Amino acid sequence: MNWREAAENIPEIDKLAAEKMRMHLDTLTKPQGSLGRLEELAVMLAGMQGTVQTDKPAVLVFAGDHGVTAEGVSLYGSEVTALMAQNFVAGKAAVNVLARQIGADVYVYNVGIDATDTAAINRNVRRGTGNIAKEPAMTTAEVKQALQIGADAVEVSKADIIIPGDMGIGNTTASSALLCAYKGLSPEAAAGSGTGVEGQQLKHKIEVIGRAVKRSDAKEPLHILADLGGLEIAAMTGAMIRAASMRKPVLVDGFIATVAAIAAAKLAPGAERFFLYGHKSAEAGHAAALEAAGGEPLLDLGMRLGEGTGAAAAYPLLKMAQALTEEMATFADIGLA
Ligand SMILES: O=C(O)c1ccc[n+]([C@@H]2O[C@H](COP(=O)([O-])O)[C@@H](O)[C@H]2O)c1
Ligand SMILES: Cc1cc2nc[nH]c2cc1C
Repeated sequence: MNWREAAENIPEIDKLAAEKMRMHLDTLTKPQGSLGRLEELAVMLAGMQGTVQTDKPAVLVFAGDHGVTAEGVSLYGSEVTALMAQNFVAGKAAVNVLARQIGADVYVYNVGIDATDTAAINRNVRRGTGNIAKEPAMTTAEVKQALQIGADAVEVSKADIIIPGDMGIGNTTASSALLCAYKGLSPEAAAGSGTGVEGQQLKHKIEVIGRAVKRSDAKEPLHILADLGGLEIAAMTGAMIRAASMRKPVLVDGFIATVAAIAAAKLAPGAERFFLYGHKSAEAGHAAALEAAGGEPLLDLGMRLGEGTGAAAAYPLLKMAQALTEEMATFADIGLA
């Protein structure tokens, strides 16, 4: 389905299924509400899906490069994006290890890597974005292409829980710029260390984000994403929109994924009803991004890797929530009705 059609067809939460789940939880052998957020998760999943179904998670990793790396905003060079894409395909990156632990399939998409050849699924829209400090990241035609790649990836996965992941040297700069444009944050509040920039280099990064935001005159959500975003960020956004339209819960990862979720909710109002937030990243701007998105992270492990790792770490909580609803005895079962 076209991503735009999906965006215009975001379903409501199934309030009846959610209410039924809350009542069912109150019949189980525990003081009411004593399983805390695990109960909340079961209710939320029921509202999203109708029935709670967590058996088939998939990690969709989207990789793309960023022209803004020319400004010296990352500790690493763009060549690392292609190298890490190879690493994902080889099954050797952190997200592959975590995905194996949770039984998730991993799909690796090259949406914008600046290299001629990668082993990833080749959906390259262009070899890296424009330098957002000086020019638009991409055209609206290109951003639409990236959104559609993400949307299609959800359908291909046939998964019931979608974990979008990102890989892109320079993408915390683009994500911070998007956060400023979408939510009116200052570059200081939206910026963070990314791969580890500190001190004078972090000050410089904040200044670059400010230049990009000042340069952009974009007002529409799609135009903002094209002007300041990234190809992998747009693909994640498309995946989140398509997942929401199919009532599939999205387990949102860290800073970049949360900004993609904000973009998804702008492009497809109501999509946020299907988003769960896996963790609070150590990236400085993530707390502000979560607040802007209205997200309550499940974990806070000091992670700041991306790739979908923080969301993958949180996934077992969803599985536990489902198992509790299916396997616990009721008070009637134990003769205490
Ligand atoms: O997900 C996060 O919260 C997160 C926080 C900091 C860095 N990252 C990852 O690091 C890369 C971007 O960092 P940088 O410094 O190059 O902008 C990119 O590949 C992201 O997946 C990810
Ligand atoms: C090595 C490396 C792995 C990553 N995974 C996601 N972002 C990354 C950035 C770097 C630098």
